Amino acid sequence: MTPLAVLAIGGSDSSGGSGLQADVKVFAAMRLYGATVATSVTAQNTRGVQDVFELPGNVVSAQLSAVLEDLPIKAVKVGMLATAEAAAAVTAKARAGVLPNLVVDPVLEAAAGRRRGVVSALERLLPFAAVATPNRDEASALVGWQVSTPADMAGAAAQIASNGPKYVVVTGGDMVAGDEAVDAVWTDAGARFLRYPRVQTRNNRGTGCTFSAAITSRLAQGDDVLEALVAAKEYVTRSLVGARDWDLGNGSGPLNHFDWPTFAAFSA
Ligand SMILES: Nc1ncnc2c1ncn2[C@@H]1O[C@H](COP(=O)(O)OP(=O)(O)O)[C@@H](O)[C@H]1O
Ligand SMILES: Cc1ncc(COP(=O)(O)OP(=O)(O)O)c(N)n1
Repeated sequence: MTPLAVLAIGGSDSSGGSGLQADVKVFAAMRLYGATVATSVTAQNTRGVQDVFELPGNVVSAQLSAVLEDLPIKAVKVGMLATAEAAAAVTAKARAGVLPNLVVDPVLEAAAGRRRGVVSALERLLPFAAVATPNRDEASALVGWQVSTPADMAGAAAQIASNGPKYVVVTGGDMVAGDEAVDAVWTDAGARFLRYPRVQTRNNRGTGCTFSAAITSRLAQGDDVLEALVAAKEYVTRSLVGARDWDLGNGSGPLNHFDWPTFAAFSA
C-alpha cells in the first residue's frame, strides 16, 4: 500500500539524534514516507552543537517547491529555521496554503546572535501553525518573560496561542525536579497538562524533535490534535525508555525510535 507522505523542514544533525535525521526516523517508525527540506547543516554530536552552516533562502525555497509540486504531503513539521530568510521562505508557502497540518517546533539552540531575527520570523510563521511546541527556553523568547513553573508554561502557551496557533504545547523536559515530565497545553477549551513518568536517562537527545515529528505523523494519519498530542507523548516516553541502556557517544545519547511497541504503555 502506498504510504502517507509527510515533510520535515529543519537542520541536518551530523550525529543523527535530532533534526531531520530524527524526524525521518520517527516517520519511518510510524510507517510514513518522509520528505525533507534542509535549512542548515550542523556539525554536532552527543556533546552539543559545534557549528551551524546556513543554507541560503533561495535554496530552501527551491527544495520546498520541488517537494510540494510533486508529493501529496499530508502534514508538515518545521524544526530549526536557522535564519530569518529560511523562515520567510517557509512562511511564504504557509501563506499560499500548501503546508497542511503544520506543526512548528521552534528551535533556538545555536541561533546565538541571530536569535532575535529568528524569533521575529517565527512570530510571522506561527499564525499558520495547527500546533506549536516550544520548550521553556523557546517559550520565554517568544513571550518575552522567563517561563519557569508549570503555571508559567500554561500562561505562556495561552499567550503564544493568541498569535495564531490553535494548540500550543510548552514542553518541560528540562524540569528535572519530580517524577513526572510535565507539558502545558493550550487548547481552544483552555489549559491542560500532559503528565507522564519522567524517564531517568542521559540519553535524551532529540526529545523535542521526536515529540513534534510524532505529532505531525499522527495528524497525517487523521488524529485530531489532542489525540495526536497524547500519542506523541506516549511515543517519546517509550523511545526514551527504549534507549536507556544504549551507549552511543559521551554526552546526551539518542532515543530508540524503533522498538517502541515493545515497551510498556503509560497513562496520562
Ligand atoms: N526524561 C524524560 N522523561 C520523559 N519525558 C521527557 C523527558 N525529557 C523530555 N521529555 C518529554 O519530551 C518531550 C519534548 O520535550 P523537551 O525535552 O522539553 O523538548 P526540547 O528537546 O525541545 O527541549 C516532552 O513531552 C517532554 O515532557
Ligand atoms: C539540526 C537540529 N535541530 C534541532 C535540534 C534540537 O533538537 P531538540 O529535540 O529540540 O532538542 P534536544 O532534545 O536535543 O535538547 C538540534 N540540536 N539540531
